[in-house]
Amino acid sequence: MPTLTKLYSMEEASQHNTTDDCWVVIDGKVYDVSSYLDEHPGGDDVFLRTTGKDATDEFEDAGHSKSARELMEKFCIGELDELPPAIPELEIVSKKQGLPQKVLNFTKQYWVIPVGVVGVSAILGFLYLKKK
Ligand code: HEM
Repeated sequence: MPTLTKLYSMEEASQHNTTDDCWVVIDGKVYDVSSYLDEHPGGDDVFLRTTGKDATDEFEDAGHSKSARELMEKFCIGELDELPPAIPELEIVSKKQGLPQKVLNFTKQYWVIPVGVVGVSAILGFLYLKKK
């Protein structure tokens, strides 16, 4: 039968950061240690210092015994809801947009060349006829 694990965000866990209400996150699991603060052999300040972040390193550095690891399961209230890494937004650029602006401008004004040629020819023709 599947077990229902409650998921908490780090943001939510970080809001429990007082001596009356204290949560710690160790190795992806969330522990409500509020009732254990006074009894913890390592003191309550170590818990308060690690709220709102992953305390795995600090927990491991203290070299906790097997019995301490068994005891901590009593305080486990759920797991950390780890968000998937953000997928960078894809920028959709059409080939046309990728072309240099100069080329784009030129293609927009392609009519200038034939009109220019016709205009110059007309002027030259007019001058030629006038000379005659
Ligand atoms: C639910 C979580 C925790 C439980 C149940 C727990 C329990 C214990 C226990 C039973 C001891 C006595 C030594 C042993 O048996 O290993 C201990 C010592 C200690 N703990 Fe924790 N602990 C927890 C989390 C933490 C965290 C998150 C830190 C650090 C941020 C920490 C820091 C220490 C330190 C520094 C000692 C050594 C105290 C000394 O020997 O002077 N503990 N802990």
